[in-house]
Amino acid sequence: MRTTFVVPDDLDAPRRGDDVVAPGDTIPPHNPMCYGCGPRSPHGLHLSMIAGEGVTATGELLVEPRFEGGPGVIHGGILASVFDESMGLGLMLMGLTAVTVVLDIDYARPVPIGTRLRLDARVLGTRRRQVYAEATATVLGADRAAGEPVAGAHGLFVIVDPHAHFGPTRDLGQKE
Ligand SMILES: CCCCCCCC/C=C\CCCCCCCC(=O)SCCNC(=O)CCNC(=O)[C@H](O)C(C)(C)COP(=O)(O)OP(=O)(O)OC[C@H]1O[C@@H](n2cnc3c(N)ncnc32)[C@H](O)[C@@H]1OP(=O)(O)O
Repeated sequence: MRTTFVVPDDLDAPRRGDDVVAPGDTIPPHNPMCYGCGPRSPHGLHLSMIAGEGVTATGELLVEPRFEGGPGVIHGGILASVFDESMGLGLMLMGLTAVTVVLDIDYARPVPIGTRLRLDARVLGTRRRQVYAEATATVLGADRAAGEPVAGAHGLFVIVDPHAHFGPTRDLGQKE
C-alpha cells in the first residue's frame, strides 16, 4: 500500500497475552456500546474479528447502504473506523488497553456498496508504550486482481491504564 506513515525498523516483536482468546475464536467486544464492535451500539458497525496466530486478526464486513459516502461507494470515514476497530481488536490479543493516536489510511480503490470486505489486521511491534499495527481490506469473491487490497491502514496506538484514561467510574464493559 502507498503511505507516508513510517514504521520504525527497530520495534520489539509483539507478544500475545497469556489470558486471551485462542486462534480461531472470536475476539470479544471491548465495550458493548462501542461504535466499532459493540453489539448494543444502535447505529454501530457491529464489527467482529477472529483471532489468528500471533497478534493477527481477520474479519468480514458487508458494505451496507447506510455506509454510503460518494454515490454508490463507501464513506471514507466509515472505512477509517473499520480499520481503527479491526486493528484495535487485533491489539486486544496482547491483553492490554491502548488507544489510537495516529490513523493512516490508503484509499486505493473505490469500494462499492454491497461489497463484502475481508479485513486482515496485524500488530507489527511495540516501542515502549507505542504499538504499531497495519490492516488491509480486500474484496471477497472478486475476479479482478484477486487478493489485491482495495484499501489499507497503519495505526499507532498508545498503551494506557484504562481506569486512569477512562475514569474509575466508567464500565469498560469487557465482561458483556
Ligand atoms: C475509545 C475507544 C477505546 C476503548 C479501549 C477499551 C479497552 C480495549 C483495549 C484495546 C482495544 C482497543 C480497540 C479500540 C479501537 C478504537 C480505538 C480508538 O479509536 S481510541 C479513541 C481515539 N484516541 C484517543 O482518544 C486518544 C487521545 N490521546 C490521549 O489520550 C493521549 O495522547 C495518550 C493518553 C494516548 C498519550 O498521552 P500520555 O500523556 O499518556 O503520553 P505521551 O507521553 O503523550 O505519549 C506516550 C507515547 O506515545 C507517543 N505518542 C503520543 N502521541 C503520538 C503521536 N501523535 N505520534 C507519535 N507518537 C505519539 C509519545 O511520543 C510517547 O512515546 P514514548 O513512550 O515516550 O516513546
